[in-house]
Amino acid sequence: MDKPTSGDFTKTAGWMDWYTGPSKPRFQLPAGAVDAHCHVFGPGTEFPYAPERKYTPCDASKHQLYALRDHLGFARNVVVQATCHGADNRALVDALVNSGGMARGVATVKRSVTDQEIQAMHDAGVRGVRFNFVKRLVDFTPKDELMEIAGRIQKWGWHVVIYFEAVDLPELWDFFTALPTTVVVDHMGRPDVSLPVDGPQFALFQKFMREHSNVWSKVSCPERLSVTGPKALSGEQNAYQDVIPFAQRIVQEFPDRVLWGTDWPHPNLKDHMPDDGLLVDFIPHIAPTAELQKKLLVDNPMRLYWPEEG
Ligand SMILES: O=C(O)c1cc(C(=O)O)oc(=O)c1
Repeated sequence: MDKPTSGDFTKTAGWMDWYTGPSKPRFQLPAGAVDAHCHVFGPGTEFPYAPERKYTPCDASKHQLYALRDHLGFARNVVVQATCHGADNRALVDALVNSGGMARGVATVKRSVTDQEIQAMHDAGVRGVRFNFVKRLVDFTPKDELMEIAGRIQKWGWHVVIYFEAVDLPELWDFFTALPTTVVVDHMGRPDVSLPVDGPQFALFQKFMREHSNVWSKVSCPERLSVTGPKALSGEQNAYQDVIPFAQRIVQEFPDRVLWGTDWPHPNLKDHMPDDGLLVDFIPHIAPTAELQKKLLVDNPMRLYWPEEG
């Protein structure tokens, strides 16, 4: 693969670039597998980063994303608007319309978005909006504004993707459970995996999914959640052991409402940048049977993002 660039922008101090030369996964993905959480960054010279961004990344173009898709053995992508692009969805839309129909997307919009703009994004392949509650990534948006957006996008059959920290779930509960659409949680709601999997924090997340059949979860980002590793580097086939019980629990209890994605190009990692091939090798640890793997990687993302093919 190419090397990451950064154009005219200066990357945030300590920024970790995505991993070049990922290994070929040993785990053979099922035919038609979808990488249901990944991003494009810029390139900044073509699609400038948003003035209100909280970080400046290296570039990560659609060409580089689709090269990774082919290398790892995925068939399709769901590209999620990254916060460094704010509510300017041009880089996302450009990636979608240049995917030959093999990518769909999740946008970020403001209350001022028009129906025509929503329709144009829909035509490009957008199927959801992302609401972000992680304080280091975004400024606060009032909940009534988000609820209004959720109400409007229903007309297009879109869903809402939510990103939050586990400690904030109690405070966000009433808002999340009032959302009228399918709701997809990014990265399992970021559990603290140093706490017991049977403890109150993760129990609340399971209750959230159990009591609300419209709630789905991405069982992604072990590299972000892991405290003790080992890291997905240097051929490690047993990476992120501490995350496995959490992700496996969700896959087993809610096999029809889970998604998986690489999270490439892995914004804001501080410790190490994983080898994406080894991240794919993590999947059978959390979805141990062929049946669970097919639901996680093919059936569920296809039902949510390409329902017309079902
Ligand atoms: O934890 C993060 O830093 C992070 C950031 C973003 C984004 O900036 O959009 O997306 C993610 O999925 C994860």
